[in-house]
Amino acid sequence: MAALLHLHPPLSSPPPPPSSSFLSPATTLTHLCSSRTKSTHHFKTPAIKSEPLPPAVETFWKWLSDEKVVSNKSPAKPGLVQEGLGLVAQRDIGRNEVVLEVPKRFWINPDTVSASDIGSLCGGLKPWVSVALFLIREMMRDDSPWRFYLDVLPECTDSTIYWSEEELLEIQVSMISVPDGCLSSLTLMLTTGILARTSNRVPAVETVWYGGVVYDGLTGLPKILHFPAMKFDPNHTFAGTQLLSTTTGVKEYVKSEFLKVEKEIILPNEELFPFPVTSDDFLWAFGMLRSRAFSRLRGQNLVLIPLADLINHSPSITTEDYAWEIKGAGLFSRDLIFSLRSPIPVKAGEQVLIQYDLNKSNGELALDYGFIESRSDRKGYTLTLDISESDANFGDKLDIAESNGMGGTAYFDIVLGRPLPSVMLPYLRLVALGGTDAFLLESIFRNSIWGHLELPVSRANEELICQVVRNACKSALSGYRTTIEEDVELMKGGNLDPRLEIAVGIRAGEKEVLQYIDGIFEERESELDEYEYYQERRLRDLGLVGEQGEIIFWEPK
Ligand SMILES: C[S@@+](CC[C@H](N)C(=O)[O-])C[C@H]1O[C@@H](n2cnc3c(N)ncnc32)[C@H](O)[C@@H]1O
Repeated sequence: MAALLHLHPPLSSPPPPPSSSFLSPATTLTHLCSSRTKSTHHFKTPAIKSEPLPPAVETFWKWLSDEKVVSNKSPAKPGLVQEGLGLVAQRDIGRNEVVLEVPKRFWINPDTVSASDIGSLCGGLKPWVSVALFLIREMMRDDSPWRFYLDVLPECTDSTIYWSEEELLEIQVSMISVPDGCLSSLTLMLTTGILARTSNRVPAVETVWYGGVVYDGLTGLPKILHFPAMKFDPNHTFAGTQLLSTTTGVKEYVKSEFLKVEKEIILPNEELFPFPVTSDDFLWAFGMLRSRAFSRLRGQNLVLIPLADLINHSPSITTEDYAWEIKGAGLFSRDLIFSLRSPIPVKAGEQVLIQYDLNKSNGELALDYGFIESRSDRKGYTLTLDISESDANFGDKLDIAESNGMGGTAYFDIVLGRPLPSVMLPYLRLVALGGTDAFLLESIFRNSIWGHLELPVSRANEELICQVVRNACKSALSGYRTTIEEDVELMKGGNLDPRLEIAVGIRAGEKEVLQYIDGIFEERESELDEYEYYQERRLRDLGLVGEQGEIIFWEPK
């Protein structure tokens, strides 16, 4: 069960001393969060626990009843479930029946922040940063109007951003000594101009931060990081699962946002922030938003909806339809309400569940919510391809990539059992283009080059991409400390701590996808003699290839 946050004093207590923070320092936070164990495991039919509700949840429900948001006729009520808190049906609920409705005045979004005491300070902030700051401040205020809601927020989830260093070790693959400052895929890059990066291995020349963030244009929240983002030791390089890279990158990102906000807003406005705010507080708020905020609703890009955010996820609900919407409160009201429906029929006493997002990979689920699924289409791996700046044709290749909507670096999300992304092979061929094929880079081909790259260019080019990708997969696979079989054995044994279960599932899934990618390129490699390449296509187009594929030479009469 999710531990509820009880570290702040109850409403009636005197204000906390100025030195206290509502979240304990990192060590305590880590300790409290990592010691959590669940009595049962994910993927089983969610169990409803018969224990009485914690007082904070009862108070929260009473508050909502007093405010007429819910009543004893409400179809669902908070309950203790395997996933922490959840919504439990009070009576049979039909498919698409409304489970709850929450009026706008109970939402927490950037508008709520603008209308608050800190509104004038938060104007220029990213939406998530302003809401995070608001949450932290309300948490620390003794007289917050949001107290009853804040009291039911968990202290953490099983998201990897909350894992201790020790727990993260389970998704750290291995630490490899780097003999010459170069690893095989890098060496290949240097010799071939291709970098197929499958892990966060870089030449161990100096300590570098290597990472990046892709922002969601709407919410300002960072999307999953595809970059390796780790601190590299000059003598060693850490190979990690992609989830580890992403987690490290996200935590770094949150910390850097915190440092900015601390300098520009928190410290200069002591009267509004008369208590220390730590980067752990900020990470907590970030994790809450990431796991609970609804986005892409009518005009609402980032919004916390108390009560509705108690809804848990079910892997077996696969409907694409959104279970929630924002609508007008009624014919004579200009108010808006958030309305949540049950996507499937639910019996009284069962938990109401929804599908969070069918498109997220297990890595994203683990990062955002702290759980994974066993379905194979949740297993993914992001292959990063770069056009090397040291490539003699870098400028031309970049130009071609950019005119086809790509860049000098491209990320390909590969899903187990699914075909490769359609632009991956053309991009690989472009990156590998060289030698006698380089004429295709000339400007007269600029308008037609992408079409040519969609089909095999030459045997040498095709062979090179197979070698590079297979090499990169093998090198990534060799870094994992356990085999898939060992991971499967561990999972079969059952009774794993939820975080270990996530770690084992993630590393096994990544390896499966790496083997899958390797298999695809192994097959391509075996078919190299069967492909038709650019020159043959060209001859055929000119009518110079006979029916049997033989080349028809012009013979003078
Ligand atoms: C929107 S909140 C739902 C309410 C939450 N259970 C609570 O106690 O506050 C999302 C979080 O619930 C938990 N959760 C939801 N669905 C889950 C599932 N199928 N398996 C495990 N945990 C789940 C995860 O901790 C996730 O980050």
